[in-house]
Amino acid sequence: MAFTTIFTRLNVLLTVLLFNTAFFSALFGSILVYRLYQHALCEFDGPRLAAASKLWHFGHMFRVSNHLFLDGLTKKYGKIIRTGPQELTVTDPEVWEAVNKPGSLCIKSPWYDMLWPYVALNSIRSKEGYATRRKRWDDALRISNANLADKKRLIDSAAAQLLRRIEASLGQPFDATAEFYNFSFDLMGEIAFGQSFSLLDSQSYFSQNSPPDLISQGMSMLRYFTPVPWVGRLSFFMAPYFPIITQKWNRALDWAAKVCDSRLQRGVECQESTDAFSRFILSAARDGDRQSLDRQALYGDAFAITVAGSHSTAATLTMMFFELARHPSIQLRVRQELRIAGATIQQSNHNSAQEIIDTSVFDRVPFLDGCITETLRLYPVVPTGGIRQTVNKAVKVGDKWIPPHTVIVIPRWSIGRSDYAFDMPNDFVPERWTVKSHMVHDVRAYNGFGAGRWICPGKQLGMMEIRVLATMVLLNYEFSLASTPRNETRVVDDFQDNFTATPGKLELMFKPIIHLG
Ligand code: HEM
Repeated sequence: MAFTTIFTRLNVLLTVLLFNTAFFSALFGSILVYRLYQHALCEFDGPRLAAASKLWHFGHMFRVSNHLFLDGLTKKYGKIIRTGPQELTVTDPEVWEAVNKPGSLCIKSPWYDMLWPYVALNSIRSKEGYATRRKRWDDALRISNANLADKKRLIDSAAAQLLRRIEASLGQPFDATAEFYNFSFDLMGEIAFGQSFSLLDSQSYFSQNSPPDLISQGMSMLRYFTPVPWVGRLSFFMAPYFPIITQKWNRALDWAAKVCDSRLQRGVECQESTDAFSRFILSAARDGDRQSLDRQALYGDAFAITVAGSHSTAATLTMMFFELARHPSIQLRVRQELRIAGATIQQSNHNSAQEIIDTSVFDRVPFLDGCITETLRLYPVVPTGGIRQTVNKAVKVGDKWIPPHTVIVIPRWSIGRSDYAFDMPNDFVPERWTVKSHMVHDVRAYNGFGAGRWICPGKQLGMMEIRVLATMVLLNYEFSLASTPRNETRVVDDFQDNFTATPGKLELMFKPIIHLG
């Protein structure tokens, strides 16, 4: 009797198993056949397995950073590659105009849902709700005549602190990557939240669990999740059951939420003119814009501004100083240009640095600006991110039509280094942006701050931070690469594409410039 029952149950189990195997094989088999032979993207070349599933791309992220992986594919397959069942990677410079211009129907891709339940400015995917919030942030972050002095004072004072750190390091290698992160993080804290994190005050360098480290660790998760945002979303959803997978990400988000809470607790009325958050909140409250004042929206914005306002500037400074350190003649030319432009220094007291550099100097330093642009061309702060998608209409790029509902990946890293757009594409040649413009064949291939609707709202601010710090350092010190192990290439070898760029460690040796008279 018992034997018959077991036998019957086994039979039922086998039948269910057989039925499921048949059902799922047919389902996945037909999906596979459709993706490989019937899909609208079949006309585009690319790796066969990429067309079958994004898991193929995901697998590669465990051994190579996405910017190099996509660069390899670009070299092999050309300007438009099928990198997923429903995804194209496009390196034709025309693509930016097609997806970003004001009338374009393209929206941000599902990647931007990664922050959910937070809804940051940059994670609003469609036009609805974006324009008003964007205008508020533009106003809050803008450098205007009214707040120029405030912003300049903060930047000068952070730059002066960094100079003191350099002074203290003389004779030994200076961890430039860590210190540029400290610099931009302290500034971002002051400018965005009216709160310094005092990283440049403290004795510790870029220590474990310091805010920049916390945020970098959180962002490092995006290295794996960017090609497959649904794996990211699934992992975040499962976080309560498997906290280990996403804990770095969640710690970074929690940190930004706490900074936001602390800003709100301090009240915003008294600091109207100084920090961006208070200006944003006051303007939203004045207009009764409840959507912008929603706590999940504010937490999202706090995280976005923290990352965008610090990592971008820090990465640009690191890579620019790396290039200037290994090209002493270029370093000398920038220094000479600054002197001719009238930039002067006050040696005795770096605290009063706000008197040192008059911002009008920056109208007369095209070569310094060329160095910044050249750095962003070679080492974009968003190397492959900024993913878009078409909606219900095809979009033309070059002579190709990108079908509706296609995800479009646009790797700045590869476009910026393309030989059809630039002469000597892998070399650092700032003159191509000044007197050697013939070395730029297609200026659209440069996209350092984004363009169109989603152009960076912190562009002016970021530029000012870099110009001020670079000027103060260049006028006070000569610098070269420290001769520590791997230091010649480590900053590039360890460069990671975590949506924002994370450069490797760079150590510099500084030597004071003696000023006569
Ligand atoms: C050298 C400095 C900087 C560079 C190179 C840079 C670059 C960029 C780029 C390329 C994007 C577009 C990303 C995309 O397509 O999704 C972007 C967006 C953004 N940036 Fe910057 N950025 C810099 C500094 C800053 C600063 C200082 C802030 C604020 C304090 C800031 C705030 C933002 C925000 C909020 C966005 C999202 C805009 C949106 O989607 O509407 N950035 N930035």
